[in-house]
Amino acid sequence: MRIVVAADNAGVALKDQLRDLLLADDRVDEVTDLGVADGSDDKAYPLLGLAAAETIARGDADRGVLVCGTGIGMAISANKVPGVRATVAHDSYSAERSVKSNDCQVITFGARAIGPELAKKIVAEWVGHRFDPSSASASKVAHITEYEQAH
Ligand SMILES: O=C[C@H](O)[C@H](O)COP(=O)(O)O
Repeated sequence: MRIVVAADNAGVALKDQLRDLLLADDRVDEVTDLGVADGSDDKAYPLLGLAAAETIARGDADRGVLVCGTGIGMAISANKVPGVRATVAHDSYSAERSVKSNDCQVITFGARAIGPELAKKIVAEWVGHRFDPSSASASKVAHITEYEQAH
């Protein structure tokens, strides 16, 4: 699994912790960090979220972990990239269903809304979840893809 990570300056400290967790995870083959590098970089969250989602859309990463103040702006931004599905998920069940129900490639966190230990636990679980294309959820997700392709 290749994972792209990114955060704005509100999320950089949590992003760095999640990146380091992923780098130490044997299930993860590659981690690409798109920044920001530190809190002095005030690049706006959509620029980072869109760049991360485009990395996935062009096939250079399988999944993304994005962090901003709430996780909301990163999710909205990533969802603008065709083929990418993203959501904020601050609980274990939602994170699991984001993969198994919605085939989301991207999970987002709000560093101002969740503690680092809970975010790390959710990410560690999330890496282990897989979407089943033969499940009943697949035809539901297909409606989203069909809409994207028609518009
Ligand atoms: O969703 C947006 C993020 O929370 C961002 O980190 C902060 O955005 P703001 O400065 O517009 O509140």
